[in-house]
Amino acid sequence: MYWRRAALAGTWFVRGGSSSAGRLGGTAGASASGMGNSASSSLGDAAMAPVTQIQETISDNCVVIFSKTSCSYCTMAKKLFHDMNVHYKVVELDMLEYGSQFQDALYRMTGERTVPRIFVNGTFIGGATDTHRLHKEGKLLPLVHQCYLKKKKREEF
Ligand SMILES: N[C@@H](CCC(=O)N[C@@H](CS)C(=O)NCC(=O)O)C(=O)O
Ligand code: FES
Repeated sequence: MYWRRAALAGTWFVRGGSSSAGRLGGTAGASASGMGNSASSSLGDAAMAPVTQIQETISDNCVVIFSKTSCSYCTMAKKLFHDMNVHYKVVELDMLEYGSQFQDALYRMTGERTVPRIFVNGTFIGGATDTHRLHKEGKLLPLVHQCYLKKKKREEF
């Protein structure tokens, strides 16, 4: 039973993860993600559909990278944001018990089930190649900043 509601809101259950040792979250998750950025996440709830969990995660985080630990395209995408000093959230699908269901959900949402699948400011921007292109065109950082501004405005209320 891997999809129990976590004591802490915001946890994706990982492969074999029936206890805190098996979850991505906090410091352990951040180091597991490789680049020191955030890996804690939205609820891993059995009753909650993958699409809903993905939607929650992308609305809670300005940059979300659905990734696999074994994938160098994914590593390059993480490095791109890391080098821009942009905080990103990573979901390592190969570490999730139901990673393949999440890939199916991503397919329904984006038309591809490949990794990486990258969302900025709540919107799907593409895979690794698309994201690098956006960056080259100078369009990536503005999208991130739009999200920061939006968040800031929300906090003022
Ligand atoms: N042009 C795409 C290529 C994506 C791609 O081919 N990803 C491979 C891994 S590099 C993949 O997801 N394979 C299927 C899988 O891992 O489930 C991009 O830049 O993201
Ligand atoms: S680069 Fe080979 S799996 Fe992504």
